[in-house]
Order: sequence, then C-alpha cells, then structure tokens
Amino acid sequence: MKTDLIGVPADYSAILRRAMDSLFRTFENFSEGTLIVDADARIVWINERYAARFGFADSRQAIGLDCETVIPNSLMREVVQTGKPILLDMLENGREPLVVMRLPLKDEAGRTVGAVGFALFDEMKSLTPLFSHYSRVQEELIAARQSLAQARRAKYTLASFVGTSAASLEVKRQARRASYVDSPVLLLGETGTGKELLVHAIHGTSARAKGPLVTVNVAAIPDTLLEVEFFGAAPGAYTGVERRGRVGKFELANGGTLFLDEIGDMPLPLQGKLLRVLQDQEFEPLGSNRIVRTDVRIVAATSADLPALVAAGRFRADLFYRLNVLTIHAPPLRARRSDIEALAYAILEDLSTPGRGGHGRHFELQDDALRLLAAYDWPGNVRELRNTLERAVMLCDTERIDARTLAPFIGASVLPDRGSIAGAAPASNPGSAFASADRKAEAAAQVQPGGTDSYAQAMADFERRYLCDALRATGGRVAEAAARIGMGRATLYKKIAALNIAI
Ligand SMILES: Nc1ncnc2c1ncn2[C@@H]1O[C@H](COP(=O)(O)OP(=O)(O)OP(=O)(O)O)[C@@H](O)[C@H]1O
Repeated sequence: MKTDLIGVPADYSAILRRAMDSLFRTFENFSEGTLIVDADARIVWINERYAARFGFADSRQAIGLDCETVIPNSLMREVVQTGKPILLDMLENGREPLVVMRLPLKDEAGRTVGAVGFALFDEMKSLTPLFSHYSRVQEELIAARQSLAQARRAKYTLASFVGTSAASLEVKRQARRASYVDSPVLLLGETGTGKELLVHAIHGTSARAKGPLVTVNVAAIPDTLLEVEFFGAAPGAYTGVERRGRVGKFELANGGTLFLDEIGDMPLPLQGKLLRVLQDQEFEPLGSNRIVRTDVRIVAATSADLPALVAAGRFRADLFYRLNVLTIHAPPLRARRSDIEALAYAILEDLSTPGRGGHGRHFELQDDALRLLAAYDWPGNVRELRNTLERAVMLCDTERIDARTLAPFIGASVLPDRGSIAGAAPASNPGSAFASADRKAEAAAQVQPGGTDSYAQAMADFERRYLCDALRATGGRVAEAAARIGMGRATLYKKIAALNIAI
C-alpha cells in the first residue's frame, strides 16, 4: 500500500492507532488532568496530577470509586449513559472552575464501554481574551439592536405636523383616520411637504405602533438590488458583498409598517412581485425554498404623478388600485400660506435648542420678513423653509430677523430645475432683488457665457459642480447633503445617477 507519510507504516489502522496514542499522550501531558471510567462510571485510571488535585496522595486510592465521589459534579456518568461526547464544558467544583472535555470510549461493535475525560485548563485567564472578545461582541450586538429598534420607532406624532390651515387640518384628519385602520395608505405630494412625517405619525398612532417602522427608499437603491432589499436572500444566493445572506425589509417589518418611499420609481417586474406579496402575505427570499409569512402594513409615498405613470404604462394599474385605498394629498406650502408663520416659528424654536444652528438664541421675525416668507412659492416646501431659516440664523448676527436680512437666503437653496439659477425667485418675491443678485454673481463665477458650451451643457455642468460641492461638504452623506440644499433625498439620488457623480 502506498503512503505519502514518510516513515509511517503503510497500514491505515496502524496509522489510526498511532494517531490515537499520540493524541491521548498529548492531552494527558498538557492538560490539567485525565481520567478514564468504565461503563458504570467507576474510575479505572486517573493520572497523579488529577488525583492529587482532588486530595488523593496516590492515584491508586481513587480506582474503583464512582467518578462523582472523586470529582464533585462530574458528568462522566452522563457520557457513558448517552454515548455522546461533551466537547467543551465548565466543571465547577468549589475551587477554580475547570474547562473540560469528555469523550465516550466505544468497542468494536460501537457499544459504550467507558469514557475518557480531560481537564483542559484550570486557569480561566488563558481564556480571558476569548471571553472578553465574546462579551464585547455581545455588548455591541445588544447596543446595535437597541439603536436599531429605536430607529425603527415613530419619530413624529400628528402634533409634530404644524399647521392650522384648512388644508393642513384636512391632512391631519385623514392621517388620523388612516391610523385607525390597517389598509394600505398612499401619500401623494411634492417633495418636502411632510409625507415622511405623516408616515411616522400614522404608524405611531396605529395598533402597530409597538412593531417596527421600516423604510425603503425605492429611488435610492439600484434596480438590481431592490429585490434583495425587499425580500432578502439565502446565503450564497448572489455574488456580492453579502454572501452570508440578507434579511429583507418585508421580514424586518413583520408586525409593523413598511414605508415605501418614492414608489413611483419601482421597476415594473418588481411591481408584479410586490403585488403578489400584498395579496398572499408571503414570499420566498432570493435563492431559498423557505416561505416567509409576513404581516406588514404598507404605506407608500411618491412625489411623482402616479396616475400619469399608470397611463404611460410605467406603473401597474392593479398595484396602483391596491395601494390607492386611503389616499392622502400633502398640499404644497404655497397652497397653505397661512401655515408659514407657525411653521417658521416652530422651525426657529427647534433651531434654538442647543446643538442646532441657532446656538440657544431666540429669534423673532419682523413683519416684513413674514411677508417675504408668505410671498415666496417654496418649491422645496417645508424642507426648503427650514433650510432657508437655518442658513439665515447661522449667518446673521441679530436675533430680530427682518426682510433685508432674510432675503439673500430665500430661493438660494432651490435647484436649477425648480427655478432658474439666476433670478430664481418668483416675481411676487419682494426679496428677489437681493437674492437674484447673489445668485447671478454665483452663476457668473462658474459659467462662461460666449464659450462653446450650449446652454444645456452649461446648466448640466453647473448642476454637477453644485451637487458635488454639496456632497463634498457633507463627506458624501447623501441624506445630509439633500437636507442642506433643500432637495428631496430621492431626487438627489436620481441626479447623482443621471449626472454620473461618484460618491
Ligand atoms: N407640517 C409640518 N410641520 C412641521 N414640520 C414639517 C411639516 N412638513 C414637513 N416638515 C419638515 O420638513 C422636512 C421635510 O419633510 P418630509 O421629509 O416629511 O417630506 P417628504 O414629503 O417626505 O419629502 P420627500 O418626498 O422629498 O422625501 C422635515 O424636516 C419635516 O420634519
């Protein structure tokens, strides 16, 4: 018989015996103690070290005794009775705990004829690095779970939705009604009108408030990854960073609410799959045969014109009808100008809290400033209002904000496609003279008229530079950049993709 082991007999049973001998000797030499018991758990052999540890001056005095008589709390009897090893265990015996391993001994027919036990360590400090690593990982896991659970709770209530105009009161009435039932909700409205705030309020007042609120921003996730994001994947189901598999948002949201933001951006094939899950309440994660049942309430939102997408064949009509059970229209700010003052003061109060932009100062809006705010059209809605006031309080020295102080900031965070760069403020805006002068200077510094670029090309270049600057200023954090420039996250993600900006 051939063998690659030099000097080793070419007989596998001899090799096996030699391996077992060697293994036994190694353990016997390096462990704190070794013993062998017979089928009745009586000691048939124990080394001197181990016997001495339990008070026997001579190991022979222990032979024939029950294992528990010699070693309190010994589990050798369990091993001979079950025939199963206990590979790693702690033996507490009133002194230093021992880390032990117990193995059954079998005869040719496979019957258990005894057991051998090794006390591997008596100094727990040899295991301290392992234990401290384990407990650190454990603590981190608990902290991560707690902060995730916290993040998945509702952050806003209906009281956070500021506004007493007829339009705002109607929105709140509908949101309250939506929180009493369990059917899908569709939130429609321009960017920054408070759709996400309403989702939190609806979930927080609903019977599912104790369950998680999980958000998927459909526009922010590449189409190819959306299916996994929704339904999860079995380990090894796809090649990517996460070969270990992934739990989908549908499973994470079980018992709670799943918020599908920018649903209008969902690719058609996935719309079909979503519809099936909504009907059957079950799905299979990618690459698995496991059926996952899910009890999830869907709240979807979009700033897109969903009926127009249906008419254009880009959104499934059956999914639209399934979602369009309770529809809430979040009105744009220009349609509820009477809310602007209350909103502005709520935002200023928030900014005054220490750690926010206002550094504990208390701001007051002069009448002309209020008129200026009320006259502007706010294409970025409440988000833009917040952004404008945040910039103003950060950069102005006085706590009494008048129109002249405020004007340069109004419209400054509007993106080119929402108004033009230069002179973006509407004609009705009394601050446009200041604002447009600033923006004109900014635009002139970047775009060279009379160059060879077409107007469209110059605009695209400007937009790219503007967004890159905003992203650079926030270290590439898209949500933060979007908030700073008064743009919806989803819109910014779309622009990043369209302009091929690397983040
Ligand atoms: N009525 C309101 N009262 C108080 N704050 C509001 C109100 N509406 C919106 N906000 C605030 O404005 C910002 C934008 O709101 P939110 O993110 O809910 O808008 P959205 O409609 O979901 O926007 P997008 O479609 O771009 O995601 C948030 O800071 C939110 O707290």
